[in-house]
Amino acid sequence: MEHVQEKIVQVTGLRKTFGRRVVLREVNFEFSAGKIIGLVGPNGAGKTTIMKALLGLISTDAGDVQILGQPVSVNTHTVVTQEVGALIERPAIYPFLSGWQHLQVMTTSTTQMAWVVKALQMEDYIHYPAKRYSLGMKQKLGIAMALVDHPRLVILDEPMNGLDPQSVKRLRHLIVQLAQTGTTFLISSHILSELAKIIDMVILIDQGQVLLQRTMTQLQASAHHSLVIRTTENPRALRVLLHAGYSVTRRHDDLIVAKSVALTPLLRTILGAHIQILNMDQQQEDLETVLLGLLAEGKR
Ligand SMILES: Nc1ncnc2c1ncn2[C@@H]1O[C@H](COP(=O)(O)OP(=O)(O)OP(=O)(O)O)[C@@H](O)[C@H]1O
Repeated sequence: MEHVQEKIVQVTGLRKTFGRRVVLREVNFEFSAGKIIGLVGPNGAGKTTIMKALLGLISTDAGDVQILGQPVSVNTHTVVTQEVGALIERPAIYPFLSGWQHLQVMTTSTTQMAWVVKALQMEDYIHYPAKRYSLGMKQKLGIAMALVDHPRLVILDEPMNGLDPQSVKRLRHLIVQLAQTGTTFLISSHILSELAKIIDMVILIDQGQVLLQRTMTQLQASAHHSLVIRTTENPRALRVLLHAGYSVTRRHDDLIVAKSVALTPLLRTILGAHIQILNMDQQQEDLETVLLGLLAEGKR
């Protein structure tokens, strides 16, 4: 029997205006279960608004949201309460309740609570009243509330906000681990280097529209390669290469030659000027560079 991948999220023709301001134009995307999806785009692109619409937290002007084949709107969110965990913007935290009591609102399972507290390393303060929590501790509690009870879909808006590097690393591992056991994640983040380490797919939003939806494999295939060259005389090598028509920049002790160029003439140019090459390497554009390039292309 053919294995059909279950659509976990399906968004069709989503439109949202605030007064006369069009915030979502015609948003369409869908993805299947067990993946980590990055929702990225410039400030004000509409990412948070999309996440709120997915959760039935805001009314929309047109379009349709389905999670696991069930409709979601401000009036219909059974599937959200049963299958989705989320942290949007800042976590809603009651100062006089402890972290543990916040988790008790989300689940009746102490096993689940203990699991998430351990997974996010919150043991030391989980029984303190939340008013004593730092920004990062509150953020972790918000994430814990989204993850407890293992929902099938987890929506996280800027989850790395306020977390120390160790916590970021721990959260990254946890997300990957949970995704391997079938949890689907939709994560927005401006820290593209962090996101790139875990996501399977990118949905790029710009001005209330989906500019593109690509798998990381597709993005990597379209990434440009550059050559990183170190010579005994970088300033002169730079001049020689620029003069020969190459597109070169300097970065620290390296010269970066953009895109793929034929090696032999390049080497001949450098060696012909009696400059020695100390090191040479191929480098692939990172996610940030690729996405910024695509955004600029989209604007044209
Ligand atoms: N309640 C509201 N009333 C009016 N405008 C709003 C409201 N909520 C959001 N907007 C506007 O909608 C646009 C999209 O906002 P949204 O928060 O979805 O963007 P974002 O992509 O999440 O941005 P960021 O990366 O800065 O978090 C922004 O221009 C914002 O000013």
